[in-house]
Amino acid sequence: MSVRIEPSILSADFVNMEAELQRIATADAVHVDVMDNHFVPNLTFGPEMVRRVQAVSPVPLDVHLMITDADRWAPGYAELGAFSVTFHAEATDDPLALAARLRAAGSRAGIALKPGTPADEVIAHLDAYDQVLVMTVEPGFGGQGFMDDMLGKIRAVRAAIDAAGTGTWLQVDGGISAGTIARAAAAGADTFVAGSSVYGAEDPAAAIGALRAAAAAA
Ligand SMILES: O=C(CO)[C@H](O)[C@H](O)COP(=O)(O)O
Repeated sequence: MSVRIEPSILSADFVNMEAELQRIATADAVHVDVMDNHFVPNLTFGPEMVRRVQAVSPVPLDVHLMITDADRWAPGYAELGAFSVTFHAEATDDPLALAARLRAAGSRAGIALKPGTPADEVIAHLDAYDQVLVMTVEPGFGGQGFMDDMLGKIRAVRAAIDAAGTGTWLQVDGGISAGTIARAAAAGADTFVAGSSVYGAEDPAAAIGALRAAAAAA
């Protein structure tokens, strides 16, 4: 199984973002955390910042929308060139329609599940999504501990993807480090968001390499 490592810029220095992006140039993508202080109790940035990140990033953008009004905002991130746009299942009444709009706008369509949200609805429509994000922390903040009780959900989504044959990527986000990534990979995740364990490292490229090796060996 291919392994993708996607550092989260939530843990980067926002004032030196261009240099921070260059530090993770060996990653597969950069995970871009958009937060609105409504869906989550934290606030980051919006489309203009993401447009600038898109302009200078050495790697593709994986935009994660932690916002309430996904139907209004998500397609705009696809239109500005993001490789992937992920909205939360809890933030739209019509996830299938929104995913179709993202694909039509030129990006991969992702759907995210908070820890308390079951995977059943997503599993029933896997062909609509290019990526399923199983949150392994409550969204909102970096530096939290990996929730081992999400491993069952990861296994269930992996089994469904394999049975459906859709090739949907299975992403995890929250608490991913050299000490936890093997458990997530063994459960079936193939795409790993890591914030504090990459940007908190002295050498982010080495941290990315270590995560990649640990996931591949799992
Ligand atoms: O979506 C997020 C928080 O909601 C972040 O991407 C995530 O927490 C990454 O940070 P860390 O790897 O430090 O847990």
